[in-house]
Amino acid sequence: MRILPVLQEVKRRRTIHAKMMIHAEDWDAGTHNCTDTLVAAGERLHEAYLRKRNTYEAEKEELALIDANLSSAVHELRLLQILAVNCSESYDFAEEGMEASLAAVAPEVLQKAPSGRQGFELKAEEHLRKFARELHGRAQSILDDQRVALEHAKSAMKNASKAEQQVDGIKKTYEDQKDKLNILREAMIEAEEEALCFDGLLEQATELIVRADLYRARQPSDLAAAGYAVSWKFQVWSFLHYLTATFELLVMMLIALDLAHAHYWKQALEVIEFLQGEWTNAEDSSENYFVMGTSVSWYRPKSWEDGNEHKEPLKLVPKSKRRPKPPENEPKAEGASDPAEGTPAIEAEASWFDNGLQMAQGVQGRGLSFQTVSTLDDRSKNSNHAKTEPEVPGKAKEQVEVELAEVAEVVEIMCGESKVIVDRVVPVSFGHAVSGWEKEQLCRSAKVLGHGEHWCPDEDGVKGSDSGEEELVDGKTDHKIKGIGDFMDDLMEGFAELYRAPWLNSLGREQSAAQLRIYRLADPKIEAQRCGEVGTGLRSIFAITQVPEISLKSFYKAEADSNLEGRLPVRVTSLLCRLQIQIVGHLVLACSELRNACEEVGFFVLTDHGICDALMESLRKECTAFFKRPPQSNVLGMVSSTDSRFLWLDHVPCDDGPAWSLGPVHGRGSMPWQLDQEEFATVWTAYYAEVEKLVARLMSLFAVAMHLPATTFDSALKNHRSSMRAILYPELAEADFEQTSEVIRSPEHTDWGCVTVLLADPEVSGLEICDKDGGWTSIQPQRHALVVNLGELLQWWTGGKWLATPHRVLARPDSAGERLSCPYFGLVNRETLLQPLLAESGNHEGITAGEFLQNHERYSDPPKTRGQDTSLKR
Ligand SMILES: O=C(O)CCC(=O)C(=O)O
Ligand SMILES: [Fe+2]
Repeated sequence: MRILPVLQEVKRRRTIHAKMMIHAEDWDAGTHNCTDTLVAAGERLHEAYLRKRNTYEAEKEELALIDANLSSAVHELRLLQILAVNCSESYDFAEEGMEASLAAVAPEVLQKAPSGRQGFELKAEEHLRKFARELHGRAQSILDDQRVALEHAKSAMKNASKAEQQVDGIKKTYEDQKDKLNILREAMIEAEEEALCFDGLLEQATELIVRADLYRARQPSDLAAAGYAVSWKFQVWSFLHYLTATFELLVMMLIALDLAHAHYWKQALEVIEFLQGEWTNAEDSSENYFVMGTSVSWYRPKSWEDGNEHKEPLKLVPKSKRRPKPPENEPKAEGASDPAEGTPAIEAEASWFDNGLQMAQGVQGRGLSFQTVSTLDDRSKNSNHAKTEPEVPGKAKEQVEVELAEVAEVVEIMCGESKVIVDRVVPVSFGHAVSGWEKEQLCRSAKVLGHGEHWCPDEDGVKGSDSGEEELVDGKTDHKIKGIGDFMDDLMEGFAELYRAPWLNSLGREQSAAQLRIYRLADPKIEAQRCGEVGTGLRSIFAITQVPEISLKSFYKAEADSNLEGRLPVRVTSLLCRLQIQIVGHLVLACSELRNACEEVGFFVLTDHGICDALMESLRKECTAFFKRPPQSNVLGMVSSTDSRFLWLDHVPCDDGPAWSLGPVHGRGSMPWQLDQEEFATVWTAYYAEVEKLVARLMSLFAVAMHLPATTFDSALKNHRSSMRAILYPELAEADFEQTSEVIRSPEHTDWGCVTVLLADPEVSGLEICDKDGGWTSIQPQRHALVVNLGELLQWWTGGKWLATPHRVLARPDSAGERLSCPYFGLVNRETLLQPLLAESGNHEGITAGEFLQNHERYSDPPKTRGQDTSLKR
């Protein structure tokens, strides 16, 4: 065995053993330490336990003591409470004055009571204090809460007033928007109405055009055949048809007469020549033969410029109704004498004339019911029947009466109960020539028409219509004609209506003027009874008793009908188009009314002028507000210290922007003004533009009324500097009327320019115009109307024929309120040469408008009684 390893092993083990010993000693020491610590801890705990226990015991004792005290206290309290109650009761009892029983019952109680009561009172006091403290605390917290709430309320109020301001702002915007909306809405309604009206007119126009085409499409041969070849029935139809055809001629003739009456011979001739384009002179009848023609006799009086050349009356027969003369050997009425050829023609005619009747009735139904018949039988020269004496212009009057007898007879028979006489004496005559043959024919027709007799053609239906031997066969009912009598009656009514129309009335203006009489008989046998003599009734219209009122409704209607887009027809272009005839009628109406007003009065009230109400109201509102704004009210102060009783704002459009001025300053004159509100300027310029348009229209109507081309004033109106003014007449005080019953707000004056369009105050009157006798007529305010008057420039231009009438503004106690008016002073440009407009206005100096205005005093004809303040002249 080897020893080393064993030794080594022993050594190793000894080492391990030694190490383990060291560990064992360490361990031992550690264990000792631990035990010591534990023991020490145990001792400390024990001590603590003992201490606690002592305390606990002590406390337990104390608690028991407290407990005992508590229960004795509670007990005592209860006793006290009972005592207190008793005491209180006893006390109350005693207090109620039962001293005797108290003395008897409760000496003991009384003895105890003070102490019991005192204890009770102390407790009660303590309770009360506590309660009071609680209350105080609660009150304090409520107060605090309220303070907070107050702060909240304050800030809420601040927000509310802010919101209120905002709401006010929104409300104002809303009101403004509402106004604008209303303007728009009204404009829309107007536009809609116009559109509706236009639709209606369009429909009517289309219908009329269709009818006109139908009318034009007919062949002359058809017409002639009607006379010769067809039965009497067709002749009656053809007669009715001519009534409608003649209407157009009549209207044209009346237009010509109107012109001629006003001594516009040239223009009248133009119309006549135009008529001649469509109607040929009957004297030149070599190639005419015609059974039931239509003619009009036209006399030219000696006073006509070219009267010598045309001494003979013109008899006009429609060209379209002429037909070529048949070959010598041919029968005159081929249709009539040849039934084989005539039958299809008759059928064609029958349907055509049925259309004709419908057309006549259609026209009647729409109120275009004025018709006349005038017949001329050229053929009657060749026939054996009597012919009307040829008319001699030299003895126009008697001649006309002869003619009238004829006409009256014809018409009387035609209408059964009515008789119409038309006569025109001077300067032209308008009558009817009726041949004997025709009279006979018409009498026959009329018997049938007027008395509703049954009538039917001869067996062959074509028998000799040119021989005058037709028969009425009573009792035959297969061709009854009913209702025609009524129709004819209506025609006559329409006829009468035509002659009542105001534009025709103007024909009777002068002493020697044409007269128009309408007779209607209750019974054909009774003497003619005059039911109205337009000529006399008329004259009263022209003395100024009130300012004429003129509506532009018919003018706008004519404009819309004709699609003229603001332009008037310079001359009539087609005779046969009924639509145009209507337009001309409307224009003649508008123009003759205007002419009368301008020649006789110089003022008129214009309605249906085309400016929308909402815009007029906006202008009134804005102007009133303008005068109320602060800077102006200072100036208003200046007014009351001067002679002028009004304040104005003037506006003239200039190339470099509009010029505004405010006056009067220091009594008169004006000063440049800066406009302060965009809204105001917008409304003002919108209204200005509308009146500008209206004035252009009025001027073109004036031109037509002067028998000049409608475009006469177009170039004069370019670059005009018409001004517009808002005038405020402040309210007058009672003291102003102490010495006088009327206060002059604006003295008598005439306007300077061409035409003034005034938007007057709708509620406060005051504007008065001077009539020819020097009296004053007041113009009553009308909310929707405008007042138009002429200025001196136009008076000069027309050689004094059209009047610039003096006017003024007065206040009386019942019209002393604040008054606002806005005149537009329409002018032409300064370069316009004022050469005589009217033929009879004489040779006055040709000056320019600028010169006229500059040297105005020289040219104007001062009114008789002029106010002192000439600066008011405009
Ligand atoms: O205020 C009015 O009614 C008339 C005013 C006037 O005639 C004018 O300013 O020329
Ligand atoms: Fe005036």
